Amino acid sequence: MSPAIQNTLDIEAELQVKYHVSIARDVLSPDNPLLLETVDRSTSSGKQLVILDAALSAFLLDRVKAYFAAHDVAVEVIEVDSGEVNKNLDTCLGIVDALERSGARRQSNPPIAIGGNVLIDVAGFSASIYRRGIPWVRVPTTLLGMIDGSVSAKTAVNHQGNRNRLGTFHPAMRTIVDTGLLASLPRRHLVNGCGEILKMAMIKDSRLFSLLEEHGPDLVASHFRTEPAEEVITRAIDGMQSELRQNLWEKDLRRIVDYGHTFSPPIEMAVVPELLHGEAVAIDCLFTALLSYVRGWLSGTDVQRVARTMHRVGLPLDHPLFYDIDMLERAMEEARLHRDGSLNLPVVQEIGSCTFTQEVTRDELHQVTALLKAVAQSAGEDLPALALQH
Ligand SMILES: NC(=O)c1ccc[n+]([C@@H]2O[C@H](COP(=O)([O-])OP(=O)(O)OC[C@H]3O[C@@H](n4cnc5c(N)ncnc54)[C@H](O)[C@@H]3O)[C@@H](O)[C@H]2O)c1
Ligand SMILES: O=C(CO)[C@@H](O)[C@H](O)[C@H](O)[C@H](O)COP(=O)(O)O
Ligand SMILES: [Co+2]
Repeated sequence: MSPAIQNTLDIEAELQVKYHVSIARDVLSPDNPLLLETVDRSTSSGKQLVILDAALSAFLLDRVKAYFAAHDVAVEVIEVDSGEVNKNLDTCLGIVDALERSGARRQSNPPIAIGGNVLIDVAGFSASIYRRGIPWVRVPTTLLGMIDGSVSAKTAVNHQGNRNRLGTFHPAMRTIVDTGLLASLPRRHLVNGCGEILKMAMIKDSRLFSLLEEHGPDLVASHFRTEPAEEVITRAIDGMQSELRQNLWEKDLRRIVDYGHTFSPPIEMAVVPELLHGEAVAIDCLFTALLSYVRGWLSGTDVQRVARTMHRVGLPLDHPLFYDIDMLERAMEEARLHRDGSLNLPVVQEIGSCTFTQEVTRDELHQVTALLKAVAQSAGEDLPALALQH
């Protein structure tokens, strides 16, 4: 011990969490006890707070009120504007003020967030900083929120144009996934959720990829009411939870679920809300698949499968900023910083498995952007033979 130090106390504590994700039907039917189970009726605390995505007011406000009225639970519903442009500290502090008004307790009567994953991320962030963290419940209402955010421990808001720059690890104590809520979700957001399903399929589930490849358009058209919707959603959730549970606090920054999230974040934020998160992730997935092809790993046939699936589902195959080499290099530097100095770029070597690379040269970026142009122009259907030759 250096002479300057007189004494050192080592204090260590594990942050143990246990949270529950239920897949259920008709979560707002008074006969469904799941939401009611989160209400602690023993406390004399004030009203049950529901944080509702304002876009859902027309669809769900009366149903939420009727649910709690049927069980004699006094409820306060606050409607919060969501969408990426509202994923900020102001929205967070508005929710914090509502927590204060409703007398939110530190260990009981958790607030219930119902909405898209922007609302869920902001509500979770608010719950994590209010009184240094209170329990909360989430009911995601978008496909992306159901198959990705539902098992996540992460909350966040955007800050100064940086995606998720402020955030915490604070999972909801209970998540209820009710795919019936997708009935009112606009088509573009159903497609957007397929971007994160594509990510999961490419990195660790070749069957999930085949299901999306074969049934994706029909699943989107039916709002995921036709088969194999249940298998697709269950596999996507299971893939994400199996990755997260082994590294929930991200001590290891080599994370295959970062696939599709290296080039896309600054691009997504540079044009928000033009490009939705899942759309940006999907383009990044294709971009990185082309890098793998350039390196002789992924076959041209598999790249074509990815592009064709994206096109058929309705996902964009490119965006002008994915051709901006300087932007792409800046994105990699930001990712390297976010990952404590290592790029840790996940690269799919065959559909369903993934490794990491630590460097991408400017020349490779030029090769990939040239191929992306060819792939995007042919819409993934009949790629020019010269484009993909192995
Ligand atoms: N915490 C995590 O681990 C995690 C994981 C993935 C993505 N994210 C974040 O999720 C966000 C994207 O979430 P999103 O794709 O759900 O977008 P979103 O929250 O913006 O919702 C999409 C739009 O649809 C509306 N909407 C939501 N559900 C609806 C429904 N059932 N019917 C009709 N309209 C509905 C919303 O009001 C919004 O206008 C991004 O900010 C991304 O960073 C977080
Ligand atoms: O977008 C998210 C989480 O925000 C997930 O889809 C994604 O797979 C992973 O969590 C990535 O690690 C990106 O997360 P983030 O740290 O950039 O928010
Ligand atoms: Co994501």
